[in-house]
Amino acid sequence: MGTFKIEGGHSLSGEITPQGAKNEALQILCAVLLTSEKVTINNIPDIVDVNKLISLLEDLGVKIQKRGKGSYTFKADDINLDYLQSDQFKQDGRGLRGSIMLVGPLLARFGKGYIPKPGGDKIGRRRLDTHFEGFIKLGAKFRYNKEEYFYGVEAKELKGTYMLLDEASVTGTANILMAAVLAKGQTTIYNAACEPYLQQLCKMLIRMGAKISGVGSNLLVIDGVESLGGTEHTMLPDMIEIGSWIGLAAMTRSELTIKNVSWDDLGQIPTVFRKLGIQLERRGDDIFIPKHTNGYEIQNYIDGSILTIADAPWPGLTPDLLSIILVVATQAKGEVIIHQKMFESRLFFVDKLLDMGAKIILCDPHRAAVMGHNFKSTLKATTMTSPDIRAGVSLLIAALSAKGTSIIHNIEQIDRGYENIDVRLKAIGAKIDRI
Ligand SMILES: CC(=O)N[C@H]1[C@@H](OP(=O)(O)OP(=O)(O)OC[C@H]2O[C@@H](n3ccc(=O)[nH]c3=O)[C@H](O)[C@@H]2O)O[C@H](CO)[C@@H](O)[C@@H]1O
Ligand SMILES: C=C(OP(=O)(O)O)C(=O)O
Repeated sequence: MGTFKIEGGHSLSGEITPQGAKNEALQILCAVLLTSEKVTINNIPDIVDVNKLISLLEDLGVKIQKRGKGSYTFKADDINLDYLQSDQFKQDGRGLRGSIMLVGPLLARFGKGYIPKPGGDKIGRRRLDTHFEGFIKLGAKFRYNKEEYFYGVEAKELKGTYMLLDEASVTGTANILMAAVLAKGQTTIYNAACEPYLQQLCKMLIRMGAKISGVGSNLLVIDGVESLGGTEHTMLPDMIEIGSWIGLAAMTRSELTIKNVSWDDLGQIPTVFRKLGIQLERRGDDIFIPKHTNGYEIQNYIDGSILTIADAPWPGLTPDLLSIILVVATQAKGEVIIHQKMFESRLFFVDKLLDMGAKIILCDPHRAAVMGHNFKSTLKATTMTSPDIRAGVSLLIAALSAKGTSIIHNIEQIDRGYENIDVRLKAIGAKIDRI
């Protein structure tokens, strides 16, 4: 188990450049299976989950060449479908959440797709019904081995149809979309998720020859094509990293510039941090965060009632930033309710913040009331374990703002989604060591 030692209480300064988006990368990498032609992908983050997916593709027979940092070519012209039945696949396929999106492209191109129950964060129930209901609607036969938690779909031919998803699942929409682009006829997906990750996937598929309309909305209409060709794709910057760095700057009262953030793809993120009283300045495509010497004050609603920050499918606020927003609120002036609607177990990490002296009431598994200290009392350093990727980074931010030396165990969770985080934070003045 890896560990970070962090000496908190120091102000940081300088520039930080976000990595390519993790959740986009997981979709885009699976899409290389849709063509036998060469696909070039740039700005791929060098993180554990993405590297696991790349090695799964390699084991499936995809020819992969590294062109330079974050840039690879993929050629899926000789796929070894037997690998899908191997014990190795049953083992490796569970290593991350994103592997579930191998199923749609495999089903569409080869008539069968299998996956063991995928991994990812343990943040509550993470069902896969939406994915498989979609494949069944397209004409696939579904089977599930309960003993092995092994899912499978098979179809001689997929046929386009109308479907209303039971929820706007991010990976579910991507999976069904990747199956539908090669189905016969027209598929309509209503209540589709439309996060920038998905918009990027749609744009890539269109460049490959797919016919998709409604990109960016919750109604996708797909006219199936016979085959798709190669393309080149570049990942957007990771909006969750960008939000993490905004939180880090505010909480450590540092002046920070976050470079090349693709502002227009950030949705609610800047607005939500501004509601916490954090000043953000748009400078070209960078975000400049001044030093918050006098802290930051949470805005109430117009009628004076307490602000609630809640997640929602895009264009709502992504649930992946709520843990970070919660930590930042512990030093704000004022109160806020954090309402994590999607996941049941994502707020339990507040226990660790309570140990550090934060004022939080966990009202129920989904809601926490935070009363900020307004920097009148700093958090106390402590030893903790990272329960999931975003809670891990939130605790890291808390530790960097706390007085004294903190220890964070199980940092593999953080490495799942943040590239070289210790090295990049050191470059802006953080005192952090991997021990
Ligand atoms: C690899 C990847 O891309 N992971 C992201 C993806 O996971 P993932 O695609 O697994 O998440 P889903 O969008 O399927 O939904 C996750 C959870 O939210 C619930 N739900 C979903 C939609 C909805 O309208 N209402 C609702 O309550 C689901 O029941 C489920 O428990 O999307 C999540 C939601 O943005 C993010 O946290 C994950 O980081
Ligand atoms: C929950 C997350 O990831 P995953 O879906 O891969 O577990 C996340 O990125 O915050």
